[in-house]
Amino acid sequence: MADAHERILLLGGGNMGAALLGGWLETGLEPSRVVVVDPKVGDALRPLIDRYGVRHETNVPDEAFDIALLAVKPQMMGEALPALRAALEPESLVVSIAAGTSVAAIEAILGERPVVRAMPNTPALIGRGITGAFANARVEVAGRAVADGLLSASGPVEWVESEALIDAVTGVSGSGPAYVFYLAECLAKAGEAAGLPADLAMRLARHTVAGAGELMIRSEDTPEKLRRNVTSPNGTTQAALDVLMAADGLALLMRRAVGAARDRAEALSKE
Ligand SMILES: NC(=O)C1=CN([C@@H]2O[C@H](COP(=O)(O)OP(=O)(O)OC[C@H]3O[C@@H](n4cnc5c(N)ncnc54)[C@H](OP(=O)(O)O)[C@@H]3O)[C@@H](O)[C@H]2O)C=CC1
Ligand SMILES: O=C(O)[C@@H]1CCC=N1
Repeated sequence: MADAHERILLLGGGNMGAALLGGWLETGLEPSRVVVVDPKVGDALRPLIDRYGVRHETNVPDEAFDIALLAVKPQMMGEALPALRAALEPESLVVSIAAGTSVAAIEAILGERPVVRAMPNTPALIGRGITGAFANARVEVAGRAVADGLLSASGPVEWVESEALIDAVTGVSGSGPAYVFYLAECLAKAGEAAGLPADLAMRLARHTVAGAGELMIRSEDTPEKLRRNVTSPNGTTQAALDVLMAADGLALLMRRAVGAARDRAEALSKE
């Protein structure tokens, strides 16, 4: 990314916009290539402006950009996008990370153009995210490579060839960190119920979730194999898993949860 030259407009410098920007800057993107447009400088953006001197504007400047990365809430798209029209050339690339905002909805405002719909997640904040991405037919090989370079600053990028799959990606990895944090919350509460002091239960839960995640990434083994490694025959883990797996309880709950997130992404695209 360090030797690229495209000028980038980042629309929305909130949690995800700033997380992506932080990844670009840490991996060597020249700060003068980026302008962040956001009505305010929030807590996530402030340290990046202070450290790298990134330019911030409250409105889209009267300049041309090669790439616009859209990181505003889906509900803000209709209001925010028209201001971009004058800043984009017909061949400028638009990369949107908004959940449930279709390529068609973006093109309806910005005209037919190369558009990438991407779904990152919040571990991008520490360079440990994963992103699903879809490119419309107007994105050429070079444009896909540019988008891939920007998105991969925060972790691996998985390209899908059907736009509908981005809603499923949202259900698994976009929203997924929240499920894992909730699992840690539940584990800590269960530890308290089992007699542990609250702060100790929380430390045990946090480190268990983090350590298991790290082991899963570093190991060649599947999650199933790693689970079996913990599970002694007729031991304590088996007793707990018998509860979680009874009538496929957790598996069915997870399927419903991911389906609900995917359905909500689909519904957002119609609002
Ligand atoms: N959070 C997550 O885990 C993920 C989020 N996403 C997607 O990322 C997008 C951003 O989410 P997130 O970062 O969490 O949201 P935030 O609310 O943290 O960030 C959005 C930012 O855009 C600003 N904004 C509002 N209106 C405009 C405008 N007209 N022009 C420019 N900026 C504007 C907001 O300002 P103000 O607060 O003043 O309104 C805010 O700073 C969403 O579309 C979401 O679907 C994708 C993957 C994961
Ligand atoms: O909850 C949301 O709508 C956004 C999209 C994926 C994660 N957060």
